[in-house]
Amino acid sequence: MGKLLVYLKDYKKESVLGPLFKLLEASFELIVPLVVASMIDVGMTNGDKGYIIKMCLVMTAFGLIGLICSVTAQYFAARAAVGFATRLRHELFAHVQKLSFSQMDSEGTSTLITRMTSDINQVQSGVNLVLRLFLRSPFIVFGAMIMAFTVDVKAALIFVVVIPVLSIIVFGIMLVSIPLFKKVQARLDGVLGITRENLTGVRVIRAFGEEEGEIRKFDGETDALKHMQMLAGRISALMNPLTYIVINGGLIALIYVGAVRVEAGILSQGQVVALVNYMSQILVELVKLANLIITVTKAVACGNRIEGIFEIPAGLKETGLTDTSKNQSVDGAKQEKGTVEFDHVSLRYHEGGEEALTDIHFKAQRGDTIGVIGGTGSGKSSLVNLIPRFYDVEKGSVKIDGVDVREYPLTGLRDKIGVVMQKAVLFEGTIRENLLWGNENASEDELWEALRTAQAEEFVLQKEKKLDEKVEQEGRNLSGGQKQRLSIARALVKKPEILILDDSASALDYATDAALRKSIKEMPGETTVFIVSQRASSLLHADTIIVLDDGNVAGMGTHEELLQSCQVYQEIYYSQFEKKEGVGA
Ligand SMILES: Nc1ncnc2c1ncn2[C@@H]1O[C@H](COP(=O)(O)OP(=O)(O)OP(=O)(O)O)[C@@H](O)[C@H]1O
Repeated sequence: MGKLLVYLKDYKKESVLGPLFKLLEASFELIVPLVVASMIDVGMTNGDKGYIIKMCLVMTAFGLIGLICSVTAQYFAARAAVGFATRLRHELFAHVQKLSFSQMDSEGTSTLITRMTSDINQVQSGVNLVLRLFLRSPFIVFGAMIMAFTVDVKAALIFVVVIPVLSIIVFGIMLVSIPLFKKVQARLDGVLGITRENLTGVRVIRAFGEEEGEIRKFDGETDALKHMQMLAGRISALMNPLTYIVINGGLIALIYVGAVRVEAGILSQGQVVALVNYMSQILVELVKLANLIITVTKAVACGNRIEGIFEIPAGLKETGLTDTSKNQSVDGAKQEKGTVEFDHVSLRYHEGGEEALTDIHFKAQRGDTIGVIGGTGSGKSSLVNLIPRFYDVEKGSVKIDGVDVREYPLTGLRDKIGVVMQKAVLFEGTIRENLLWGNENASEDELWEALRTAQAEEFVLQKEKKLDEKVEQEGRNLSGGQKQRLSIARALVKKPEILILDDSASALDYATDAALRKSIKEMPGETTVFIVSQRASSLLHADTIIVLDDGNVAGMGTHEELLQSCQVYQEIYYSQFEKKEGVGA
C-alpha cells in the first residue's frame, strides 16, 4: 500500500492543510469546556448576565471558527483523496493495458474490474478519513486528558483509569472485527463476481433455462455475505454498550469525586462540568479512532491488492526498434513486406501446463492466403494470436518481414495487422465510429469500400442513417452475421499488410462466406491473409492449409495435396463434404 502513496505527491499542500485545519478545529473544541466552566462559575454564580452573554458570544465565535476550519479541512481532504484516487485509477488502467493476455487471463477480468472500482473507492475513503482524523482524534484524546489535569489533578486520575479500559475495549473489538471485515470484503467480491458473470452471460443462462440455478447460486453467495456481515456487525455492536458502561461508570465516579471536592471548596461546579465534557469528548474520539482504524485496515487491504496488480511486470516488452531500420539490417535491399514466418514455435499458456502449440514451422509469402484448420482446441486461435503478440512464444520465434515480432514497437506491429476475432466485438457509438477504429483518417469512400469487401454494404445501406446508424453496447442491436461483417470491415479499413480472420465468418451463410473470400482475394495490394476455419470449404482455395491436431502440425499443403496425404484433413473434409457437397465452395 505504501508505494501507492506516491500518487498523493501532487496533493502535498492539501495533505498538510487538511490535518492542520482539523487540529485547529480540535483546539477550539478543547477550549469550549473551559468557557462553559467560566460561564457557570463567574456568570451564573454571580448572576452576571452580561458575562454570560459575553461567554455565549465567545462560544458561538469558537463554534463558527471551528465550523469553518472543519469545512476547510473536509475540502482539502476530499480534494487530496479524490485526486489521489483518480491518478491511481489512471495509472492502474494504463498498467493493465500493458499486461499480456496470459497475465490478464491469470488475474481474471472480474478481479481487475474490482481492483479498478471498489478497491480504489475503499482506498479513497481511507485516505480521506486519515487526512481528517489521524491527527485530530489522538490530539483530542491526549489534549482532553491534559486539560483535565490542568483543571484538577486528583479528579483527572479517574481519566487515567477510564481511558486505558476504554482503549482496551475499543481496540480489542476492533482487532476481532478486522479479520471479519476482511472476510466480508472477500464475500462481497464473490457476490460481485457472480453478478457480473450472470449479467454478461444472461442470454445463455436463459437459453438453457438455468435461471433458477443461478438464483440459488446468487442466494447462496448473498446468504454467506449476510452471515459474515451479521457476525461482524454483532461484534461491532458490542462497542457501544460496553464503552457506555465504562464511560458512565467514569462519569459517576467523576461527579462523585467532583461533588466531594466542590463540598470541600477545592473545585468549582463549572470545573466539574468541564471535566465531564472532557470525558465525553474522549469517548467520542476513541470511537472515531476505532472506526478510522477499521476503515484504514480495509483501505490497506484493498491498497495491497491494487499494488499486487502493479507488481505484475508489464508482460509485453518492446525493444523499440523500428520495422524499417531492422528490415534493412536483416535483409539488406531485399523487401519482404507481408511475409510471416513461424520458426519452430512452441507455446505454453501456463508454466508447467501442456503445450498448446508444438514446433510449428512454416513461411507465408506476401499475398499468400493461409488456411488453418483442425478440431476444437487444436490450437488454431493460439497460432494466429502469436502474430500480433496477443501471447508470446515459449520457444522459437514468429517473424514478420524477417524480423522477430518481439522486436517491433507494439503499435508499429499492430498497425501492420488487421485482426477479426472469433467473437465479434463492437462498441457503443455509430457504425462510422466503429469502422474508424481501423483508421481514424479513413475517407467516406474507404469506409464504403471496406464495407463492400466485407459484404456489409447492403445491410448498412438499408439502415436509415447509413454509416451514422447507432450501434448499441456490444452491438446488441445487430445480428451475429452483421456484427461479424462490420468487424471484418473495421479490420479492412486499416488496409493491413496481414489480415487474420479467426473463424470470423462462422455466422455467415456459405454464399456470403464465398463472396467475402473472393473480394478479399481481389483487394488491391498484396495482403497476406490467415483464415482460421472449421469449414474445409472456406479454405479450399488457400495457397497453403495448415492442419493442426492437438497443437501439432498434422499436415501442410494445398487442398489437393492434403486430400492425398493427410489423414486428419481427409477426416475433416469428408465429414463435411458428404453433408455439404456442392454448396458454396
Ligand atoms: N488463454 C488461455 N489460457 C490457457 N489455455 C488456453 C488459452 N487459450 C487457449 N488455451 C488452450 O489452448 C488449447 C488451444 O486452444 P485454441 O483456442 O487455440 O484452439 P482452437 O483450435 O482455436 O479451438 P476452437 O476451434 O474451439 O476455437 C486448448 O487446449 C485451450 O484450452
